[in-house]
Amino acid sequence: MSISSTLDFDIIFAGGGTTACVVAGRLAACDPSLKILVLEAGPHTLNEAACVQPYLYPTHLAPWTSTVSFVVGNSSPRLNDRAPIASCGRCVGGGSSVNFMVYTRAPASDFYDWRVDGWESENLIPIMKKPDCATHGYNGPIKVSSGGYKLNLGQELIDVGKAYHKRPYADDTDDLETCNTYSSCVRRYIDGTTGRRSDAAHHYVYNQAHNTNLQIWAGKRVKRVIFEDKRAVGVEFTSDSVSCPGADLSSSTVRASKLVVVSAGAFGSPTILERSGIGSEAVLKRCGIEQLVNLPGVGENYQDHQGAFAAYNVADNVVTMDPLWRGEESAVQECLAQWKRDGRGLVAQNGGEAKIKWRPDDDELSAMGSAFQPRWKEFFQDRPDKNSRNIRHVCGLYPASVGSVHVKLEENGKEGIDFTPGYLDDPSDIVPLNFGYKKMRELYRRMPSYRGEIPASHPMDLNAPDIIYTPEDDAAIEKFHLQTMWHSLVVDARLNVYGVTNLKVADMSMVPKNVGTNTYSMALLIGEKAAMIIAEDLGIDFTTCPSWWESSEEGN
Ligand SMILES: Cc1cc2nc3c(=O)[nH]c(=O)nc-3n(C[C@H](O)[C@H](O)[C@H](O)COP(=O)(O)OP(=O)(O)OC[C@H]3O[C@@H](n4cnc5c(N)ncnc54)[C@H](O)[C@@H]3O)c2cc1C
Repeated sequence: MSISSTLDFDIIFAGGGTTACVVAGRLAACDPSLKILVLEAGPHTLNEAACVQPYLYPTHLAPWTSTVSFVVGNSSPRLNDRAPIASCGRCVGGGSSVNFMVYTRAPASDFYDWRVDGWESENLIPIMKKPDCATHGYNGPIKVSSGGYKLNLGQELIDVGKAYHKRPYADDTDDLETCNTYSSCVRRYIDGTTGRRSDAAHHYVYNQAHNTNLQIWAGKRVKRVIFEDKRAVGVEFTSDSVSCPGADLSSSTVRASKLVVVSAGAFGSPTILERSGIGSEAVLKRCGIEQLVNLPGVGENYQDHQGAFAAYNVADNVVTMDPLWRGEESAVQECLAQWKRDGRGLVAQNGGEAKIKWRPDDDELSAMGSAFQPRWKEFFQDRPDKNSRNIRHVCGLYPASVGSVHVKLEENGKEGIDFTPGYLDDPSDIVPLNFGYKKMRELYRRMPSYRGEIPASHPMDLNAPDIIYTPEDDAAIEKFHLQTMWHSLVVDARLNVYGVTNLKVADMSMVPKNVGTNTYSMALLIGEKAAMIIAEDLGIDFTTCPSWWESSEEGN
């Protein structure tokens, strides 16, 4: 199909989330004459309170949200026939504009496990430092700090962790090596001066509003990439029916002379590729899509982080985020006034204070039983930087189970998503989650401020016996507590989609294997690496890229 549109760009991004903002912003700064278009299905986020005031992050998960998509998975007998729901950002800035601002980084061995040339940890460490403006970085656009207020509950968890769980404390567990130690959450994606969220939208693209060659069109949903022969030359898009209710939903096209970058996240990217005719024969045939390239890996290998929370009450005198999250007017007004004054206080907080990337010791390993031993030996034992789960909430970071994301035709003829999360399909995945859930409860109930999972409970003596679980308890834990932790081979090492030209994928959907970290740091890394690769391909001088964020007032 040839494109009739007169609108021409050099590069078009299909999706305007975290990675897209990083790549588009970096390239625009290096070569302001590049005509770049970012098409994002969700709304703009410029200076939106919910996206810049850190404490408001839970509002994005409300059922009426317009900034997050909830993707309903196929039900599974492993989950008691529940249909799990995965959420993902759906706005300019994507996940970076709605996430919980937790800062963690993957262990070095994760990158070796990928076995992709140029993506080994020693190649990536300098790139990891580019976005950050913190002890882990040089002087980049993303500001990282401990946030505006220190809650004491974190120290209680660390103290109990050291005494009861017998793990040491370390200042920095995000150095790509340190594991199995408690630490404070001294880094968050929160600007320590302004108290604002450090998202990719404000820090990479909104603060380059002076460059009219960098355009961001919100409320635009990309249907497919358009090819001439097998060269990507543009995209077809419509208005997004959620972002633009009542809008004309007819299709428009735009042309890209140099490159199309699919950057629509774990759910958006595989489905755009499939709608464009790139994917497995079976899936495309089912949906009546003409095949351009037979690429069976599209939409396969979906991996997620799985977790469980255990909520507990605390003593009345303990400062928590609850008054703000309950919307208590006087508390909100008081905290907002402080935040506007000096960027500090609870508004500049996310409530997460302490963590451990936990590896089981011999006793714990043997208590976990035989089901987990093969997985431990094969994957964890010889990689001392890998943790089998995180505790703040319990989070299994390297599940063996994998799922898939494909397009499908609904009974009414409309297009839908065939999402098979695969959670717990491999029985070894439940073992560390179950064990970690119990350990988390033991830790919490030994904290001095703990007031029980029910109000009548009281703080526990450090030497109190552990809770005894029956097989029925275990079954209940497996079936009711698991949920996604918001974190998905189709491209070569330079992010080119196999079988076509001028088309790259840059976002978390291209990660070949799961990573032991909250994934914003990975999306930033992929964005910076992708920008370098594209600059090289296009002959753009990347070495003299200006620090645009230092001179910009807008959107910082
Ligand atoms: C609720 C939540 C909490 C999280 N908490 C943390 C945390 O505390 N710390 C951390 O490190 N990580 C966290 N993450 C994960 C992290 O934010 C994401 O992994 C990361 O942002 C993903 O980046 P991405 O570029 O791959 O995709 P995204 O940022 O999701 O961007 C994809 C974008 O593409 C758009 N899109 C999709 N389809 C189309 C289409 N057809 N046309 C146009 N646009 C389209 C979407 O609307 C979206 O904006 C969280 C994620 C969520 C959802």
